[in-house]
Amino acid sequence: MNIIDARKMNAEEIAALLKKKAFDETELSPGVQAACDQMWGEHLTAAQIVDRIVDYVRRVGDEALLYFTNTIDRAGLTAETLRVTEREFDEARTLVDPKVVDSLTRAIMNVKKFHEEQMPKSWITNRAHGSILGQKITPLDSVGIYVPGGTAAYSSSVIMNAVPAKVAGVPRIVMAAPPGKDGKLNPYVLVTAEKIGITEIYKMGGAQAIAALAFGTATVPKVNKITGPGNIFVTLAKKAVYGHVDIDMLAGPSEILIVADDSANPVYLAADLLSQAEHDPLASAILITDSERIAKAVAAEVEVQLKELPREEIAAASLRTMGKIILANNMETVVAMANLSAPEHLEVMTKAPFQLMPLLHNCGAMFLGTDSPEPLGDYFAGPNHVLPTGGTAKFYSVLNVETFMKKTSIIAYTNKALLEAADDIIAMAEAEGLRAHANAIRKRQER
Ligand SMILES: NC(=O)c1ccc[n+]([C@@H]2O[C@H](COP(=O)([O-])OP(=O)(O)OC[C@H]3O[C@@H](n4cnc5c(N)ncnc54)[C@H](O)[C@@H]3O)[C@@H](O)[C@H]2O)c1
Ligand SMILES: N[C@H](CO)Cc1c[nH]c[nH+]1
Ligand SMILES: [Zn+2]
Repeated sequence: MNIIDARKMNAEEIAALLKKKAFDETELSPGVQAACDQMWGEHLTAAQIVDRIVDYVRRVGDEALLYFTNTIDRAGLTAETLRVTEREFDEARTLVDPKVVDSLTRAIMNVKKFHEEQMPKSWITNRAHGSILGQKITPLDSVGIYVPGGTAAYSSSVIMNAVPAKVAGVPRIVMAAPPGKDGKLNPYVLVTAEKIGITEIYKMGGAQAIAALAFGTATVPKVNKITGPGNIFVTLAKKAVYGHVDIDMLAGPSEILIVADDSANPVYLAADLLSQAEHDPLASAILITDSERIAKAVAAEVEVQLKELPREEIAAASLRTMGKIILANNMETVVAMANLSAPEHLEVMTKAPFQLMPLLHNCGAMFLGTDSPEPLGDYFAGPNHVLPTGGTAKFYSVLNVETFMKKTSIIAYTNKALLEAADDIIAMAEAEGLRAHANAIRKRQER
């Protein structure tokens, strides 16, 4: 990783250094772009590819869904084999290591406990003259949860989507995950889903899966909301279908930004940067520090650890295009840069991380101190790992139980209370030129 010396940069140069491309301007990695050029017979951007996929699935339904499932993922599926069967669950149970299932079970418990604590409450309150106001909380009727898995099968993302949806009380939870070339799903993904009580699962991935859930096909039901993380194709598809359905957020290729001072351990910092770089060639790993010694040590250590990774190629591609080690003048500038970048994950690896915590406000999740490495949150601690990326942590929140619920206002006035408010309402309605609104009140005044 190259070290960028930002100590003499002005504010404009720093902003340019940390600027993220909008999702629809994202350039694919050269290998993926070449595959796309071949598939479409012309050069298209990721956004154009997704628009075509979404539009075709919307118009044609199953046939289009199966076309993309069988050309992009080469899964060899039919409308009859798209949904996971009881037999596939049976087979999955025989293929998993019970020790891993025990770990998954403990993670489910931690995630459940954390999300139960988030549960909002319906409430009512008394107002003057016997009136009642309140807020009723209801789970959504149906949600589609997307579990990524093109290059890795994320059983942890089953937990992070499905557990909060269950805690919220959603009656119909439909899951989508991309199939392998054998037309099957990873057994850990299936066993985890079954443990949480998710059994309606469709073997479909990418933009075609999101479109199928958004518009419905003969085989796949239309849902009210789609949640879950994914690569650039999944994320752009969620953006494209928003409005036809709700979505949780834009949870695209993973990001880590570490702020560190001279007290941090370079071996840990390198390991943590690589933990996210290995997700995707478009994943981003950034270190910002005021210590030249740390910057140099991490740059060297990353090269050592990179070579030991089975996913070295993906991590190297990510570091090449999105990786940065930035040297800043002082910790104040480091903090300002972190807020400007608004990363998905922010690690604070400093002597006194809690002193910086109140100053850091733009990130999906914050990891404080040496023993809170990012993968602790990915798998186990309890908070959710579905998080906003691409700078959208400036306005989106982490996935949580309220993602799966909606709020309805309750208004129950008595006649006395209404008469007291009547003149104000009529005055406001008349000022807007809405006589019928005013009349709805007047008729009751005349009673
Ligand atoms: N932000 C978060 O909360 C979060 C959490 C977990 C994972 N992630 C991210 O999820 C992603 C997982 O990516 P993945 O690729 O392994 O799985 P994925 O399920 O997101 O994507 C796989 C699908 O991409 C589609 N696809 C692949 N190449 C294509 C092409 N050339 N043209 C059209 N469609 C194509 C295919 O349909 C395939 O099914 C990573 O980017 C990871 O960083 C993000
Ligand atoms: N780091 C990812 C969120 O960006 C979540 C994940 C799943 N598995 C491993 N990591
Ligand atoms: Zn991760």
